Amino acid sequence: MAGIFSYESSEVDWCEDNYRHSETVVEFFNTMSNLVFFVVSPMMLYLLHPYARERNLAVHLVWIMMIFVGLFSMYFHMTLSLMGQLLDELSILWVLAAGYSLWFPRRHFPFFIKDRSHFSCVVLGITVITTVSSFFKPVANAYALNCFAIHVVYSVVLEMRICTNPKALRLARQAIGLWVLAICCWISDRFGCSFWQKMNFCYLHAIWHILIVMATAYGTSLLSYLDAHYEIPYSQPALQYWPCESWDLGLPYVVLKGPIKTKKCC
Ligand SMILES: CCCCCCCC/C=C\CCCCCCCC(=O)N[C@@H](CO)[C@H](O)/C=C/CCCCCCCCCCCCC
Ligand SMILES: [Ca+2]
Ligand SMILES: [Zn+2]
Repeated sequence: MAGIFSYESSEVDWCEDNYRHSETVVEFFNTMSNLVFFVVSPMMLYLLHPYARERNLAVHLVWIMMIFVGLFSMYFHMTLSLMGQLLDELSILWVLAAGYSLWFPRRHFPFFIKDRSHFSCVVLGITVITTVSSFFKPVANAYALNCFAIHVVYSVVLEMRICTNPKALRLARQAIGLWVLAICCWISDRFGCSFWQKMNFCYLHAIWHILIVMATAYGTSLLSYLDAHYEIPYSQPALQYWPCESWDLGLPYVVLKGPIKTKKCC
C-alpha cells in the first residue's frame, strides 16, 4: 500500500527532466503550471454565478471540482506517484461526469432515457464502473479520458450545426481550437520526447495544462449558454467576455438579459 505513495511509483513519466529544478519536486514546471487551475476556477465560479443561480447551483460543481483536479495534478507531477496519477485521472473523470449530467443536450439522449435525472443516474453508474476499472490498467486511463474528450468535442460540433448565434459559433471555434492545440501538446510530449529533448524544450505538458484549462473554460461557457438557451429561454441568455468584451477576448461567460425568476437575496 505504501508503495503507491512513493515517488516515481507511477508508470507514467512526462518529458520534463526529473529533479532538474528541485530535490523534492520531480517535475517543477509541470507542477507549477497547475496554478492556472487556482486562478481560472474561482473566476469561472464568479462569472457563471448568475446563470447557475437561475438554472441550478449544481453547475458550480464543475469548477469546484476543477480546483481539486489542479491540486491532484500538482501532487502527481510533484511526486510521480501512482496515487497521484489515480487522483489526477479520477478527478478528471468525475468532472467529465458532472459536465455530462448537467449539459449533455437533451435531444441527444438515448431512446431509453426518460429525463435528465434518469440520464444523470446512468452517467453515475458508468462513472462508478469506470472508476473501479481504472485500477486495473492505470497506464490506459489517460487514453480513455481523451476518448471522452473527443466525444465532448463531437457533441459540441453537432450542436453548432443547428446554432445560428454568431457569438456562440465563434466561441465554439475558439474552444475547439484551444482543445486541438492542447491535445497536440499532450501527444507531442508523450510520443515525441526525444525530439523535444534535443531541442532542449521539455515544457509541452506544462503548456497543455494551461491550454486545457482555457479550453474547459471556453467549452463550459458555451455549453452553459446552449443549456440556458434551451432550458430557461425567458432569461434571454447572451455571451460576454471578461475583461475585453469589445474584442471577444478573455474568459467567456453567460449573462441573463431577461427577467429572472429566482428571488435575489441581497
Ligand atoms: C457535454 C459534456 C460536457 C463536458 C464538460 C467538460 C468538462 C471538462 C472536463 C475535464 C476538465 C479537464 C481537466 C484537465 C486536467 C489536466 C490534468 C492532467 O494534465 N492530467 C494528465 C496527467 O498529468 C493526464 O494525462 C490527462 C489526461 C487526459 C485528460 C482529458 C481531459 C478532457 C478535457 C475535456 C475538455 C473539453 C473541451 C471542450 C472543447 C469544446
Ligand atoms: Ca519526467
Ligand atoms: Zn499533467
